[in-house]
Parts: sequence; structure tokens; C-alpha cells
Amino acid sequence: MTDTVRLELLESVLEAVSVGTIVLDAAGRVVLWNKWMSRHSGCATHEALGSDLFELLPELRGTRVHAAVTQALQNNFSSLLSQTLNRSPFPLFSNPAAQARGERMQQAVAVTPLTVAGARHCLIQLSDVSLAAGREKLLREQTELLRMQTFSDGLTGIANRRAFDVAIDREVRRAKRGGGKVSLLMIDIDYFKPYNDHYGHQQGDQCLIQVSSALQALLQRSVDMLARYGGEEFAVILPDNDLQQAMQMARTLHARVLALALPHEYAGGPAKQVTVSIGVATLATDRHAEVPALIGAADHALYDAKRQGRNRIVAAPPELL
Ligand SMILES: Nc1nc2c(ncn2[C@@H]2O[C@H](COP(=O)(O)OP(=O)(O)OP(=O)(O)O)[C@@H](O)[C@H]2O)c(=O)[nH]1
Repeated sequence: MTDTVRLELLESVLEAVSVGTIVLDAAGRVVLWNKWMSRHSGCATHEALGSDLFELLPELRGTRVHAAVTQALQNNFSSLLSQTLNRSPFPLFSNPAAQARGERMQQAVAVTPLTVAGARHCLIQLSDVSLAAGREKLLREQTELLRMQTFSDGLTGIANRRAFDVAIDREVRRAKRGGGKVSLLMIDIDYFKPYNDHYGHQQGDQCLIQVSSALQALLQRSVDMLARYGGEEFAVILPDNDLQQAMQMARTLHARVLALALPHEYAGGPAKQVTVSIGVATLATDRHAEVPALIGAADHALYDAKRQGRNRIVAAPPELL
């Protein structure tokens, strides 16, 4: 292969590749601007050749691209520009539709020093990573959705039992480490079976949604967690709350459900509306009790509330913990 043919071959390859290629001489003037660059920048090769890159594209002045070019020309350093700092440093567009939307191409940029005929030059390679970045974003969104689905209840959207198990374990360990307290409320809708039987399962579902969102709206601290513990049973974890504070929260939640005034003609008790019973337990960390004891105590208190006639709040005696 003769030198002329080899040169022609190299030129055709440069024009055909799907990578933007710019070569600058030691003064920063463009000596090579391939077809890919023309296509995606809207600046033809003959317009670019001989221009100072930073006059041709003034917005690059003072950017990391500028610094990388200076480093390559003056200090012979290569740079790979991080995607996280500036995803689209050059005014390039993947296609005309993206340009019409003003949506710039996301770029991977590599700046490399070159020595050509004994003189320092600088090669800038650009590739379109919009597709890969889009896929990455989609993947991140799907992962987040999956994470949310794993830890939230499909009907009510609040935390599910799995999330509760993780949180109660974490909060009890944290309380023990810091010598604090943690309280737990177990909340159960009264006479929910007759509610379902008379109003139908769908309305039963609506009732669960209304009650859970009313309860959720009252939890102001980000550390508090309302979870669906079972069918019509909810749990509230109150980190750093003593029994008195937990009882106050229980009264607020109980009153909120009453204020919903959801009719329940078939309730077994005197109230002809949806009510809840609440069991309250507090774990003091000077005791040796663990998670099962705390849940057991709150459950026991809830059972007592049911036995005493429902629509009430009962605190677990400390000896249960
Ligand atoms: N609609 C609906 N009902 C549910 C769901 N999960 C559980 N249930 C119903 O909740 C009812 C719970 O009934 P029980 O445990 O007998 O309790 P109850 O009738 O509320 O009686 P007390 O708790 O003693 O006041 C059952 O009829 C379940 O079918 C759900 O996701 N949707």
C-alpha cells in the first residue's frame, strides 16, 4: 500500500467513524474537523478549519474542555472529562428533532496530546452517550420503583410489613445504642369483618385507604413510620417517644379516625361508624427486651382494648417488656 493510498484510507476512516474528531495545532487552531462534527454541530468543515476553537465555540471558554486542551498543549497531559460535571459541553445535537427541542447530545469527551511533524497538537474525541445515559436513567427509575414496590403496600401505598420489620429492628437497635426509648402503636379497625360483609370488599378496601391516609397525614416527623401490619391492622413506630408521648399520639390518631365519620351500620358496638382500637407499648432501653417483646406487648394491649369493648386505647404494662 502506497503512502497516498494509506493517507486516503485514513481520511475515509476518519470521515466514516461515529466519533467526533477535532485536531488543534499548538495555537489552538482547528486543523481537522471530521464529518461527524459537521453533522452534529451544524458547522461545516471548511468553516471550522483554521479557526481558533474557542472563538468558533465561545461557550467553551473557561470550561473544563478549555482547561483540558491547555493541559494537553502545554503539559502533554491527556484528560477524560467526567460525565457527572457537564454532560453536554459542546453545542451538539444527536439529530434534527433533538435540535428542534433544544435537547443537547450527552457527550463523552477525551482530550489527548499528539505530536505531528515535531509540533504539539491536541486531539479531541467526542462520542454520543445520550442513549446509554437514557438507558441508565431508565434503569435507575425502574430500580427505585422496584425498591418502592418491595417496601410499600400495594393497596394503601404506606410502608408494608417488610418495611416495618426492617424499621422496627433498626429503631430498637438505635435506641439501645443511644440509651433512648422507642414506642409502638398497634391499630386495628373494629368490626371490619361485618363492614366487609355488608358493604362489600371494594368498599372495605376504600375504608382501609381512607383510614391509612388519615393516619399518615398526622405523622409529622420523618422518623415516624406508619405501616400496614396485616389485613386491617396498622403499626406506628415512634422513635424517641416515651409512653406519655406515644399515648398522646394514639389519642390524636384515634380521634382522627372518629372525625372521618365513616358510617358502619353493622358495627357490634354503640358507635355506628368506623372506629379503631389501639395498643401502645414503649421499650425503655434500660431493660433487656427486644423487638418481639415490644411487638408482643403492643399486641397484648390491643387485645385488651378489643376485650374491653373496642374503640379505645390501652397501654401495655411495663412488666410485659
Ligand atoms: N376489604 C379488605 N378486607 C380485608 C383486607 N385484609 C383483610 N381484610 C378483612 O378484614 C377482616 C378482619 O376481620 P377480623 O379479624 O375477624 O376482625 P374484625 O371483624 O375487625 O373484628 P375485631 O377486630 O375483633 O373488631 C376480615 O374479614 C378480612 O377479610 C383487605 O385488604 N381488604
